[in-house]
Amino acid sequence: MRLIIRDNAESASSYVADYIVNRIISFSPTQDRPFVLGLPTGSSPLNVYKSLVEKYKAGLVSFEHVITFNMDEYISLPPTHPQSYHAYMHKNFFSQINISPHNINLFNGLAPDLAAECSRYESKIAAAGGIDLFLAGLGEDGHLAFNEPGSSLASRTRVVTLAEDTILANSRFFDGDTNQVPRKALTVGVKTVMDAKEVLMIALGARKARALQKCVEEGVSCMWTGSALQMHERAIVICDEEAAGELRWKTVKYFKSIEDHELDHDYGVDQSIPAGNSLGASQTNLKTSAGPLTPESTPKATATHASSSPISPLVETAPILMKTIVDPPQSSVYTALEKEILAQPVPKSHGLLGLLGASTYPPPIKSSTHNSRGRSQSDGHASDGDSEAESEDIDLQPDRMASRLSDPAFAAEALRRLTPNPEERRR
Ligand SMILES: O=P(O)(O)OC[C@H]1O[C@](O)(CO)[C@@H](O)[C@@H]1O
Repeated sequence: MRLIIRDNAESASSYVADYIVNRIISFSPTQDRPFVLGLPTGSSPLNVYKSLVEKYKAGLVSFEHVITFNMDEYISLPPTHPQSYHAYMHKNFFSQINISPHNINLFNGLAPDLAAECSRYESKIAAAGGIDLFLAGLGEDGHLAFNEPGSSLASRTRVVTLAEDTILANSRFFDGDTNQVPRKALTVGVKTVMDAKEVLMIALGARKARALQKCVEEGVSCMWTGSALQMHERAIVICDEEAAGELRWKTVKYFKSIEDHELDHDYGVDQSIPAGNSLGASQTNLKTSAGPLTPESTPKATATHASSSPISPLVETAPILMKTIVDPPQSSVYTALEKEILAQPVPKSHGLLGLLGASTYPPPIKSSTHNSRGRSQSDGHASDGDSEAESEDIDLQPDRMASRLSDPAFAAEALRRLTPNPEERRR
């Protein structure tokens, strides 16, 4: 699974739209070989649809040979109801692009035989050759489509009862009245989504932070069905900084580091996936091969990192103990490259570091140490009681991941923190 973090909802949405357009273009769909796209509703994909419509109107993409399958629909709402997913999709997307009505697939929430409607849907997906790319949102309770906590990870298309959390969250679309929100829905199953050749999941805003943390950093669980994507060979989660707010620093740092183009070049491994706001830029980076996206599942990447890097990006140990650096950038603790990075101006608040409170995160520690580069340190800051930090000499050094971060300001922020030298501590 890859995690793409963007500064805000707009750039995250733009990334997703670029990605979808690139996939359609590189697939070169025809009538006999259409591109099959799975789609969500809700607030998260709104800007994605807006951007896709703009790209269509600019002549950058055609949906003529694209077949769509929506992931869910309320039971009992007529398609004409403004909050039905039928109405949502036509208003925000289908009515503004050149998709054939025959290629649009939505659940019939009024079907007299709902079980038959579910079988029909699964059969139609299969008849279309399966879903090439499934775009999904993430519920506040971690749901993937309407697969609420407790849904089997092997579930397929079926009738579900919405969880109270979802009813509450979605009541914002029903004048804030939970009584108006349908209690039941039709949804593709977790396994239906997992069967797609590729899955993108977009999570925006602080409301999604807890669910995103559970789905990305904790175990695969039916209680957070979005976590199933950890088991997908080609899954990308795209979020904004607010949604990333509950992630660990080392998680953020690791996934940001993968995006460093220099890293890709250094190791001769293309880890890049479409990025950037312009279609041109995305096309340059487009990875069209069917291989896995993750470095973990790319033997060559793993082996090369391990053999030629002083520190494997795959073994990014958490910077458990850190200390805000007090030395001037010209201090001898820095390498030439680090000094170059530090020479760059650093904005007061930059991206996630700003969000996390760069000057206070992680909390300063109390230490009086002497490091292997011959520099005594004593900062006098109080710690919250990390006895190890206080009782032993710690070799602190600039964060070694810093020089791998492509964004100079981000790298400089990282460099300004000292982290323990793991080799030194093992002696
Ligand atoms: O984007 P929202 O409105 O927070 O909803 C989250 C997700 O829940 C659903 O409404 C239910 O599947 C999705 O369509 C959506 O992506």
